[in-house]
Amino acid sequence: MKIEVRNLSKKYKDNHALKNISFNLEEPKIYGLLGRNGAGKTTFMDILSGQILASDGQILIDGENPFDNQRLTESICLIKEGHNFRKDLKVKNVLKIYSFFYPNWDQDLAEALIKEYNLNLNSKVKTLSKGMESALGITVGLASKAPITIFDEPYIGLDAPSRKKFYEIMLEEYQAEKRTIIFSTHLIDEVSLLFEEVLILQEGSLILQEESEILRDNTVAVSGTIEEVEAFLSDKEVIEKKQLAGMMTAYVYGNMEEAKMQGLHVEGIPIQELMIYLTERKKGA
Ligand SMILES: Nc1ncnc2c1ncn2[C@@H]1O[C@H](COP(=O)(O)OP(=O)(O)OP(=O)(O)O)[C@@H](O)[C@H]1O
Repeated sequence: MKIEVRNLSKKYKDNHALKNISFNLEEPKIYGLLGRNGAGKTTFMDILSGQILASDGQILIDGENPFDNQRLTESICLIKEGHNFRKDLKVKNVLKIYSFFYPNWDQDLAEALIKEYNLNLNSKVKTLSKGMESALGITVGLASKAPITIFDEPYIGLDAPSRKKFYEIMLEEYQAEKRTIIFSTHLIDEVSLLFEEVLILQEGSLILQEESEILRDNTVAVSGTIEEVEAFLSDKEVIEKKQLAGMMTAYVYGNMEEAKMQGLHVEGIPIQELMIYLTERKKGA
C-alpha cells in the first residue's frame, strides 16, 4: 500500500511533535523509523494507524485518510511497547479477537509463536511478565499479516534470544510475503541489517530518508587535515562535517576507495552512528 505523508503537523498545546513533514513510502519494505526520545516517532505512527488526528496536513494510504476508516484500519496493525491488550483477557481470547479483525490473520503462525515464546493460552494478560506481554504483541503483529504492520519499540522486557527469534521470524515472514513493516527502535545496531530504508526524525522534522544499502555502501566517514578533507569534499554530497584541533571528519556520500587513494582515513558509518551524529548536531539547532 502506498503511504503519502503530506505537510503533516501535530501540535499538543504548544508542543510541535511533528513539524510539516512530507515523504512517501512507495513499496512494501522494512522501514526503520529512528530518532531520539521525543522526536515524534510514536506520534507519527499513531496518526498513520488512524488512532489520532493530525493538526495539519495529512497521511493518505492508497489515497485515503486512515482516521475512522474501517476498511483501512483492518489493513494496519500497530504494536506498541506495552498496553496493547486488555488486562482481563486470556491470551487465547486476545488471539481470537485479532483473528476476527484482521482478514489475513495467520492462525498457524500465531500458534507457532505462542509455542516459541512459551505462552500459556489460558493465562490472563495481567498475569504475564513484561517480556511475555511483548511476546504476545509480536505474535499478534506478525500473525495479523496486515499489509501495514507497525512495531513501536515492541519488545520491552524481552530478552536477547527472544528478540533474535523475533527478527528471524519477521524476516522469514517478510521474505515469504512482502508487506510494509515500519519498525521503530532504539536498539538500532541489533536490527539495522533488517532495514531496507531508514527514516530519521529529529524534533518533529524528517532529517533523513534513504535506502539502507546506499547508507551502508555509499556513505563514508573521512578524516584528515581540514585542507585534505575539504579538497575531497569539493565534488561530494556532504551529510555532515565537524572540525577539531585542525582536523576534520566528514560524513559524505562517496566511495571508500577514492577517499583512501587520497590518503584520508576512511571508515564505514553504522546506521546507529549516523543517527547519533545527525541528531547530535541538530539538537537545539
Ligand atoms: N498525548 C500527548 N500530550 C502532550 N504531548 C505529547 C503527547 N504525546 C506526545 N507528546 C509530545 O510530543 C513529542 C513527540 O513525542 P513522541 O512520543 O511522538 O516521540 P518518540 O519519538 O516516539 O519518543 P520516544 O523515542 O521517547 O518514544 C514529545 O515532546 C512528547 O512530549
